[in-house]
Amino acid sequence: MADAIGVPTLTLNDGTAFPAVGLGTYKLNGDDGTAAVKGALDTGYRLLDTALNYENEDAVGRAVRETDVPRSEILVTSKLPGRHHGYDEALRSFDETRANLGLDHVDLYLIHWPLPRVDKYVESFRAFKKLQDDGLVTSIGVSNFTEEHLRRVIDETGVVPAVNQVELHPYFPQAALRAVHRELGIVTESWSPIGKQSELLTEGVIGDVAASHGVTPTQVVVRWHVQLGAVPLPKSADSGRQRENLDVFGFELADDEVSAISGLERGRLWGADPETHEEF
Ligand SMILES: NC(=O)C1=CN([C@@H]2O[C@H](COP(=O)(O)OP(=O)(O)OC[C@H]3O[C@@H](n4cnc5c(N)ncnc54)[C@H](OP(=O)(O)O)[C@@H]3O)[C@@H](O)[C@H]2O)C=CC1
Ligand SMILES: O=C(O)C(=O)[C@@H](O)[C@H](O)C(=O)CO
Repeated sequence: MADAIGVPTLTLNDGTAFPAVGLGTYKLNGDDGTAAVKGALDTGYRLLDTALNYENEDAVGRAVRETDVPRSEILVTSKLPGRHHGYDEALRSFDETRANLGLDHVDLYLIHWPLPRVDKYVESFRAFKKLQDDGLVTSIGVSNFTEEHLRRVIDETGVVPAVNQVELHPYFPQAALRAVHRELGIVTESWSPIGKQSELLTEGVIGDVAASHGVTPTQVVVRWHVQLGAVPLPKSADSGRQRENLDVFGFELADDEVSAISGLERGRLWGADPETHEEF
């Protein structure tokens, strides 16, 4: 078996060492999903991203329990679904997540979407603080939050989320929100980081940069996230592509290459606006 790739870490605002690249697991379900996640752990992935709504917490948890990689080296993320917003509801939903995973604790727990029209994300985050105080969750954060949602959570709970996981790729670089994260001490995670089967990977500028570094277009895009200071979560079911996506620590993009890739900006890929997205 090829050597595992060593992944550098960032530090979250609660002191947690956090891998610079993680594995997206949406659609990695059942036995095949478990095998794919175990393969990813063998390759060197240490940060896993699942959610109750992916219906694969069981598959991900089984991989974590069965792998030879020590539990203490793995960070498991899961997310609270929209239908479970609210203080008591969030605590119950977390119990379901922990049972699905078959793990004692979760490393990072996120509110999946803010659902501002439901207006229960603040009380949900208060429940997250209790879970953290009880030692059941190491780090607490959010996903798909805007600046307004972030500032309200911080004002009303006194707790700064460790992470905000948002749509981020060269078509949607999110410069303004990343600046807010830097100001507040929140780590940015990137979902759909390689553009989820869009034409992103065939863009000429990305191909040119890849050729000049002798790497693949996907590696250029993953490396672009790393150099922005964002943590990408590329999903792949395939062990070769998992390795390709993680093997980005042996080259560096020049500043003008980072800027040229950010110049592909055109907006969200799938139109899911956090102000209106109704996640169940
Ligand atoms: N918080 C949120 O609201 C959201 C969170 N997410 C999280 O982010 C993760 C990643 O986002 P996702 O939407 O899956 O999209 P990605 O940008 O990670 O793209 C995944 C797609 O790219 C393919 N792929 C992976 N590696 C390569 C490669 N090297 N070359 C060519 N194709 C490749 C995969 O196919 P294959 O598997 O066959 O390799 C799959 O079709 C999710 O899995 C989930 O964990 C996603 C959406 C929303
Ligand atoms: O996290 C994902 O992968 C999603 O697709 C989310 O957008 C989430 O599952 C959802 O919004 C479902 O409606």
